[in-house]
Order: sequence, then C-alpha cells, then structure tokens
Amino acid sequence: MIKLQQLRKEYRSGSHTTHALEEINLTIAKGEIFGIIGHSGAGKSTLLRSINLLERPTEGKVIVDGVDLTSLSTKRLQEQRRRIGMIFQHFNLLSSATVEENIAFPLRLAGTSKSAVKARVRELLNLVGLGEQGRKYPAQLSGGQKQRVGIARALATNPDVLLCDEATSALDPQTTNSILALLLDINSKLNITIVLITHEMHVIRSICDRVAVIHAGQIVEQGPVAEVFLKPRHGVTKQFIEQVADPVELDAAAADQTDAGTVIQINFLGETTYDPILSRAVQQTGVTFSILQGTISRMKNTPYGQLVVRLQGPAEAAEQTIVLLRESGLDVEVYNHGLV
Ligand SMILES: Nc1ncnc2c1ncn2[C@@H]1O[C@H](COP(=O)(O)OP(=O)(O)OP(=O)(O)O)[C@@H](O)[C@H]1O
Repeated sequence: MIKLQQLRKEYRSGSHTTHALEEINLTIAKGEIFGIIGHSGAGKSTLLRSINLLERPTEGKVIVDGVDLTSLSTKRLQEQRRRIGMIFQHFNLLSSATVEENIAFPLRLAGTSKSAVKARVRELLNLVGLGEQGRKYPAQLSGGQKQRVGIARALATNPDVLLCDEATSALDPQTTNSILALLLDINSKLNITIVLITHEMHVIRSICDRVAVIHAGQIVEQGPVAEVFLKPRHGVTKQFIEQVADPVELDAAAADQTDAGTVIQINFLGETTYDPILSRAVQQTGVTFSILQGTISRMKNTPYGQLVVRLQGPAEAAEQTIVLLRESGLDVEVYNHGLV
C-alpha cells in the first residue's frame, strides 16, 4: 500500500517559489491500477516522482508498505527503490546496449549472478512479448517495442509497484492500446500496484480502477473511475471526460415528431446494462417506446451506456415507467413532457 500524507513540494529559484504540490493526501491499495490525470504543469510528474523520492517533498510523508521513505538513509532508500519500478514517456533506454543488456542492467546493479540474470531476462522478454528481439539495439525497435523493453527492465527486480510516467504519450493510438493491454496483463498476473500519470482520459478509462484529478498542485477529485467518470464534480474533470464522451445527440427529426411522448435518457452502469429492465417496465405499464439514440462502452471491465427513448402512452403510465426504471437502480433523466 502507498500512502502520501500532507505532501507539499516547493521549487525555489532566486526569489521565486513554485508551489508544485499542496496538501496531497492519497492512499493507493495493493494491486490496484491508480491513475493521476491533469493538464500540463498541474504537478503530475512531481507527484509521481515523489513516490520513489526522485523528487524529495518539501513536507509530508511517503509511506510504501509501511516504510516511510522520507526517513531512510541513502543506502536503505536505494534498497527500497528496487521494490518500485518506473517507466518513462521517452523510454530512457541505453542506446549503446542491446535489449537484453538494458533489461539486465538493474539485475547487475543488484549483484545478481550471471546465470540468474540470463534466465530472468529470458522470462521478462517472454512476458512483454519480445521473445525474439533480445539481441537488437533500441534504434532497431518501434516505439511500442521500446516501451516493452522499458517495462521488462522496470520489472526485472520483481518490484511491488510500477510507476508509469506518461508511458503511452509518445505512442500512436493502436500502440497505446497494446501497451495498456500489457500493463493490465502484468497487473493481473503479478498483482503489482500500478500508478500512472497521464493527460488522456482514454488511458484512465481503459485500465484504471481509481483516479485522482490534479489541478494547480492539488487533488481536486478522486474516486473509482466509474463514479468520477459518470458523476464528475470539478470543471477540470468535466473537461477531461469530454475527450472521450460519446455524445448523446438526438436525431432532430426524430425528436421533433408531432406525436412526441416523454423523451428520457437512461444511464446504465455495470451488469444491469444487459438486463431487460426497460422491456419489463413497459410490459407492466403498457406504454410503447421507440429508440432515439443508444451507446454501450466499457470502463476497464465495467460496461456502461446510455439509451434515449420516447415513451408513448398515457402520461401516468409514462411516469410509472420512469418510477419502475429508477426503482430497478437505473439513472433516468427526463428530457421533455410532450403531448401524449
Ligand atoms: N525542477 C523544477 N524546478 C522548478 N520548477 C519546477 C521543476 N519541476 C517542475 N516544476 C514546476 O512545478 C509545476 C509542476 O510541474 P510538473 O512537471 O510536476 O507538472 P506536470 O503535470 O507533470 O506537467 P507536464 O504534463 O507538462 O509534464 C510546474 O509549474 C513546473 O514548472
């Protein structure tokens, strides 16, 4: 478990002070994928790099598995850092070393024997899907392959935590998805805690369990991704969600029909997305419905969706249908009450 308590970070240069982090309190559970999202300059990198003390906070505690890293001697801190791997936007590979040598590097530093290094490197190459690329140099690899080397190197010493610093920001969308799939796979196989920073909501929606939104050095919102995603409170969160929102745009012609009934939007989340709740409700109340718009998407493993329908029938029956839908746990917004 990672606990950041009352973290503050100031950068001073001459008479100027930048307050990069203010009163950060975060708890990240073992085995979860935790995303931190924010605009440029919000403090994401400073926050991530505080977790392994690449940035030493001005105030506050960084507790990883019960150990307060801020209180350790240099030697003890080095030992603890082996339990925290890190990957970077621009991969940070040694260009004059082969893929195998890059992955072996942290093992050599840790004094691992030659034969154990060889076996471990083979294992890691297979884990990240680079079985045949070990003798190549970074310049001979694609961006996605370079990031796979970065991931293998970060995992070499079997860390409990993997920090990802904008790990997919330099990659195209397809390669981004393959790296996200790899991180998800590693998280479930190794139960490693993953903390990532990004400015892309797509990354958060695809693989994170929980998210914190950082703005001007402060956490302005945090919670399970589905909760934050479907009920954002802060303006910055809303901006990020717009990046990936499936716009619910009504077909104007359909919405304008003269026999307009009650137009409602039903928001689904989780397994109820696939339940026949609407058809059960209309059977009970006797209204008919026509579909105006609908989408289903996924947040990590959670399905969610929206359906816009027009209910037609007596007004009380339409009202009763809405009550039944809400009683079944669905979120219903009423667009208009037209003539029935
Ligand atoms: N070494 C430094 N010295 C002085 N100021 C710094 C230093 N590193 C970061 N800052 C400042 O701290 C603030 C937070 O920077 P940080 O790099 O953490 O933001 P970020 O959200 O990661 O941004 P980006 O997405 O652009 O990398 C910014 O105002 C930045 O200019």
